[in-house]
Amino acid sequence: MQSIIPPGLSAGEDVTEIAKGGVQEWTPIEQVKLYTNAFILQDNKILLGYKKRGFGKDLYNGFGGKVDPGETSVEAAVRELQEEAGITAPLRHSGVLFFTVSDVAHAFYIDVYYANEYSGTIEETEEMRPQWFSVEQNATGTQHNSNKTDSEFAPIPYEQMWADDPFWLPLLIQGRPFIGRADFGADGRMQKWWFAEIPVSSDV
Ligand SMILES: CNc1ncnc2c1ncn2[C@@H]1O[C@H](COP(=O)(O)OP(=O)(O)OP(=O)(O)O)[C@@H](O)[C@H]1O
Repeated sequence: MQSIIPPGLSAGEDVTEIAKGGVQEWTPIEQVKLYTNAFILQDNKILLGYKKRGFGKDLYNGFGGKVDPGETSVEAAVRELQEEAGITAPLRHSGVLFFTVSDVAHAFYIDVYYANEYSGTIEETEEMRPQWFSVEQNATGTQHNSNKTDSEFAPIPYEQMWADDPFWLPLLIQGRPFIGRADFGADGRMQKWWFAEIPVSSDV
C-alpha cells in the first residue's frame, strides 16, 4: 500500500498502514525529546502501570520516561522500568511512536520495548502502580490477585489509556513491529494520526 510517513518518523518503503485520520496538516516540529516505554508480556498477560503523578496522570501505560544525557535509549528503558516497577528485564525494541501535544513545547520520540521475562519483584512506586491485565480479548475478570488464572485478569483498560494505544498495543502484543504518530489537542483527543506495521527485520 502506498503510504506517506509523517514528519518525525523514518522507515523504508515497506510499511503497511494500519490506521490514519484527522485534520489536514501535521503540527510543525520545533524541539524533540527522546522517551522510552516498556511492557512486560508473560503468560497471556501484560504488565501496565497506573500513573500516579505528572504527565499522563491517572492513565495506564507502560513504564518509561525521558532518555537522560549520556544514556542510550535501551539503557534509559531499563532504568525507568527499574525505577517505576522495581524490576529488570531484557528489553527488545518493538516500535517507535512520535507525538505532539498542543500544550507541550517539545515533541515526544518514544522507543517502545517489550520483554517476556523479568527479574526482581514487581512493586508499586511513588510514580506507578503496576497491575497485570489479560491480553485475551474475551477477558472478563476484575480481580488482579496473583493467585488467579490468566482469564480472570481484567482486559486491557483502553478507556483509561492514551487514545493512540489501541492502534499499536495489539501489534506489540503480537510481536509485530510498528511506527506511528499522533498530534494531540489540548482536550486530550487525537487531532491527526497515522500508524503502520513495518517488516520484522526493520531496524526501528
Ligand atoms: C501522547 N501519547 C502518549 N501515548 C502513550 N505514551 C505516552 C504518550 N506520551 C508520553 N508517553 C509516555 O509517558 C511517559 C512519560 O514519562 P514522564 O513521566 O513524563 O517521564 P519521566 O519519568 O522522565 O519524567 P519525570 O521528569 O521523572 O517526571 C513515558 O513512558 C512516555 O513514553
